[in-house]
Parts: sequence; C-alpha cells; structure tokens
Amino acid sequence: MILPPTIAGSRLRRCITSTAIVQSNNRPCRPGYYSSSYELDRPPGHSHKSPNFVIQLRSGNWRINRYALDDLIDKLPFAPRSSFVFSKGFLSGSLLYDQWSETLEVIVKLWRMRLSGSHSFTPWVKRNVEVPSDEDELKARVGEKLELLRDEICELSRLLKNRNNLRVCNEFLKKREGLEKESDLIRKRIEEFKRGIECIIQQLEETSLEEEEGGSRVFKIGTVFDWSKIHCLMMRECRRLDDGLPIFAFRQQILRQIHYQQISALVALYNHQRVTVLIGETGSGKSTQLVQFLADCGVTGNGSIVCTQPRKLAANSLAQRVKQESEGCYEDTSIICYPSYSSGHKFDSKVVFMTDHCLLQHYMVDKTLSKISCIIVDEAHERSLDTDLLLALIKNLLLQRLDLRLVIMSATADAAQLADYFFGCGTFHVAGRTFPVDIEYVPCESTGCLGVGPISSYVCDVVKMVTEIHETEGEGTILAFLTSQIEVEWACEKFQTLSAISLPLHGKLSYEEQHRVFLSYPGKRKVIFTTNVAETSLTIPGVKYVVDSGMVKESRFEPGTCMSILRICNVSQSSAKQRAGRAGRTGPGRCYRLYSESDFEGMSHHQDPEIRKVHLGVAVLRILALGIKNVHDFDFVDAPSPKAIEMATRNLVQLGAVWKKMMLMN
Ligand SMILES: Nc1ncnc2c1ncn2[C@@H]1O[C@H](COP(=O)(O)OP(=O)(O)OP(=O)(O)O)[C@@H](O)[C@H]1O
Repeated sequence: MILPPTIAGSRLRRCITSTAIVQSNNRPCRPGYYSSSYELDRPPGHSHKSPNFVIQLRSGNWRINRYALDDLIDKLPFAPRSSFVFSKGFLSGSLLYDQWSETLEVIVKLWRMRLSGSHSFTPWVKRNVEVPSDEDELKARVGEKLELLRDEICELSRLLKNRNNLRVCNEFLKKREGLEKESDLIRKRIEEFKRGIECIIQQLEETSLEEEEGGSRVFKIGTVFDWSKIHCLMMRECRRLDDGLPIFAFRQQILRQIHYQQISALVALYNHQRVTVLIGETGSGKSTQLVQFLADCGVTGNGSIVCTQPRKLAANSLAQRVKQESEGCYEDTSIICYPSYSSGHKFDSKVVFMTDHCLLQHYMVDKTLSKISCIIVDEAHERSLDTDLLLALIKNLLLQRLDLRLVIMSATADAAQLADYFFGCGTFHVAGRTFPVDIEYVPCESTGCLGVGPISSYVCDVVKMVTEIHETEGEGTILAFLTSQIEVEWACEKFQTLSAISLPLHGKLSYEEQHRVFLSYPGKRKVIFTTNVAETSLTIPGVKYVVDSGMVKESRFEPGTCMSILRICNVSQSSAKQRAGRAGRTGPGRCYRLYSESDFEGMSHHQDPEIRKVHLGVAVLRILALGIKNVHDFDFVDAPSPKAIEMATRNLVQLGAVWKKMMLMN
C-alpha cells in the first residue's frame, strides 16, 4: 500500500492521510481525524520530538547489540530515522519511522525474516501520533470568517437598538439578514464536510452504514480500497470546504431528493417523480459540482451521467474544469466531452458533457438512451428549440425507463413552469453565491455617441465604458456583451491600447481562437468583447467587470411577411442576470448595465422560448427528423395551438419538404 505524496502545511491534511493507518489486524483504523494522526509533511531526515511510528523488537531473553541491529537494518527496505538498542526489559531494540508506507513494508519484512529464522524478535508497531481535533482544524480554516461575521452581526444588532430613521433601520436589517445567511451557509458547509469525511471513514471501517431513510451516502467507495483515490477524494473535500461554493452546503439535501425520487419510482411504477428542477445563483456550482456529487454517491449505477449545454464552448470548458477538480478521484476516462455528434461515441464514462443538439442526435440512433442513467439539462432558461425538444423526449422516455433520472438546472429559469410540465416534480433552490457582484446602472443617452455605418451607437457606448473602466478601475478582466460578430470585431479594433489586450469571442471562431480568452496575458489587462456565447455557463478566470449593452440579436419569424427577421432587441431580465453572473466567480465583481434600473424593471422576466420565435415548420421538421410521426401529440413545453401546427405541416407538404404520408395529419 503506497500512501499518497506528502502535502505540506495543513494539519487537516495530515489527519486525512492518516486514514491509511492500519491496525495490527490489517484493518484500517479510525484516523486521527478524531483522536490521533501523524505527520507526513516533514522533510526527510528532519529530526523532531517524536516519530510517528515506532517498531519495537520484542523478545523474552534475546538481546541485540548495536552491530547486529545495524546489520538487520541493512536488510530492511527502508532505514529508520533512528534506532535504539536496550539492554534490559522486554524490548531489545526499536526503529523509528515517520511514513506509514515505510513502516508497513518494514514490518512485513521483519515478520518474513522471523519466519525464515533470521531473527527471533516479535515486531510490534506503536503509533505515536498527535493531531488536533477536527474542530480545531475547521476553526482554523473557516472559524475566523465565522467569528468576523458574528462580530459584524452583533455590531449591527447594537446599532439597531439606537434611534435610527426607517431607511437606515431597513438597511441595517437587510445587511444583518445577509450576514446571518452567510454564517448559516458556512455552518452548513462545515456540517457537509464532516458528513463527507465521516461517510468515507465509515466505509473504510466497514461499520454498517445503513442508508438513512430517504437519504443517500455522499460517497460510495466499494469494497476494494484504492488508497490513492481515497486520498484524492478527501483532498477534494478539503478544497470544497475552502472554495465555499454554495451548492456544497446543500449536497446531502440534493442527493436525498434525487434518492427519494428513485425510491418512489420503484415503489410506484407510475409515479414519475424522477425529475428535479435545480435553481441556484450563477456561480453557485451547479454545472461543475452536481455531476461530481452524483458520480461520487453512485446513485446512477453503471449508466452515464450526461450534462447538456447549449453551446460547445461551455461543454468543453466545463468538462475540463470537472476533470481538473476530480483528478485522481475517478478513472482517467471518467469525464469526457462530446461537443459534436459522432456515431462512434460511447457512453462508458461516468460523466459526459455534450451539447443538447448532440444528445438529440444520439437519441435518433438509440431511442431509449440506454447507456444513460441520469440526464442533466443545464441552462434550461435559454429554452432553445433543442432544449425544448430534448425535454419533451425525456418526458416521454421517463414513462418507459423507470431507472432514468432528470435534473433541469438554471439560475434564472421559470422553475414553476418546468416543474409543472414534469408532473409537478420537486424544485430545489440553492441559496447564496460565492462572491458579490455590484450592479451599476449607467444609461448612456447623454453621451451623444453616434453609430458608425452598420455599427449602432450602443457599440460605441460599450467601447467608451470599457475604456473608462480600463483607465480608472483596478486590475481585472473586462467582459463586454455585444450582439454580433461584426460588432465584436469592430470593438476589438477600436479598443487598442498598449496596456491591454482585446480579444473577440463569438460563435464563428475556431475552438483554438475561442480558447484564447482563457489564457493569461501577464502585464496586460484582458478585455473580451463577446456575443452571447459567453452569457451562460462560462467561467473565465479573472473576469471582474462586466459591461452589458442590454442588447441581443435575435431571429424572429414574422407571419405577416412570412420571413424570419434578424433584429436587435432588449435582453430579458434573465439574460441580464446571466451576463452579470459572469463576474463574481473567482472574486468580487461589478456589472455596468448601460441602461437604467427602470429599463431593467421593464424588461421581460424570461426570454421567449425559441419555438415561439421560429417558423413553426422548422420545429415540425425537427420533430419529424427525430422519428416522431404524430406531431399533433408532441408534448411541447410551450405548446403551439393545434391550428398553428396544422398550418405549419400543410405548409411543409406544399413546399415539398415532407410527404403527407410521412406524418399522421388530422
Ligand atoms: N475554469 C474555471 N476556473 C476557475 N474557477 C472556476 C472554473 N470553472 C468554475 N470555476 C469556479 O466554480 C464556480 C462554479 O462554477 P459552475 O459553472 O459550476 O457554476 P454554475 O452554478 O453552474 O453557474 P452558471 O449558472 O453561471 O452556469 C465558479 O463560480 C468558479 O468559482
């Protein structure tokens, strides 16, 4: 058994590596997490007060002299830090070690030598391990923050007792409420951390770990212990505690809900409660964490967990991030990304990231998605045609496959509508975000900025705002939202300064060109002009300032002219929140909205689903291509009127796009 590499610094890490301590019966013992542990992070040869392990050479009357002990040591796989001989008592000698892996190999060797008659001592290991309790460790990690919050809450409570005017009172109350929520979240995170470690330890000790009623283990380790993997799992738990993503605090609750739904599906065949709508703030950890939670607890069995994204860029970058975070916790090929369709794709990985379009194409080949046990439809608020078609097909599939589960995720989706569509399924809200994002409304009417040729005035306003931020604000990447490739390229050209690098981001760039926005450019501020490809899912490390033009280009079918028109219109509140949410992910951020607060209030809450914007014939064609003949019975999330479907299908027949016999027309 090889222990993972030593990690310097943390007392908790020390206690965690001590899970590898094995008692004389060769069963892993409870690590120092509770009582004792040992240090692995001392430099080799470093002498200190006491060793972690002492191998005693016990005997009755046998004595060993220094010479013979050194001779014995020469035959051992590892030399001890130091050794002693004793002339009296039941001990003849002792060997001092710090690393458990070395101690274990030496013990095995000593026993082999004894059994082959090379010596007559009984080797005996004494652990000599002192470690602070987990409470101390947790206090050191997050306790300071908790104390600061507690002090601030006390101070606010004191101020509230004074005579204040109503406005000040309300401000204090709101602030205190926020701080209380933050403290609560930290406490929940600590509980979750303890639960995670406890769950691992119980499995290592093989104590019967009954699944709690309606609950679920957060880890399923299996019966063969892979110590290196267990070490990585524990290290990831520590990182999760440190990172403070809000979703971590709710892990057990989320898994319980998903687990509960699994049970209810088994109990009642026609109870299709295997769907969860998960709503959480941007950056709360939905896309990167949930797949790992599900993979860790094994709730999805042997099937893959598929997480769909509206865009390839997001699918790729999420897969990369999850791979990075879970390195060593799963097999190397466990996290994979299929951004484009290929018939050769296999679903033998634990987690697959793909676009919703790609999953639809897989559906055309395998109508039961047989290798997939859980589908996570992410960024459901976008309500693209692909997402809507996917949701409808999965809804139908849930009736056939009782082992299939669905999670629909977004920060800004209409949860009630989606829950209603999925048989009144459960909705889970993840409260909190990692870092604050200040919103500033900076309406630009007064700037008198005029457009240039095909470039509208708001593009000039965006460049102006970006220049101002660059000149007046501290360091941090600026991400500015425009509506099209032309605007993005124009803005990049206009914003030229030696102290910054301006980068375009839009859908027409190659993967390598898009990837440039994730690189760092030492000594220069990164300024990214983007279309709405960067509106959802993406974490571009270092983005501190977001400039939201408030505009988006969208194509809409106009029945009057029978044409689809590309138009620049206001974004929805949902889009504006998503854009702001690109900041505040790796540090506090600020979003400059180039419109007024009342403009924001006047925006529609959610963007229109794509099915309402395209010619219905497009949707009908897609449905037919999926092999569904009876379009009238198709269970749309936002169902068009039967008359509209009838007209669209007749239209397609007239155009010769489909044959009448291809579909069951009324
Ligand atoms: N590539 C990355 N580099 C650095 N940090 C990252 C990266 N990807 C994710 N993170 C961290 O993980 C956090 C959670 O990201 P995740 O994408 O899971 O959030 P989310 O809740 O799905 O957000 P959204 O609703 O905006 O998609 C981010 O806020 C950021 O702190």
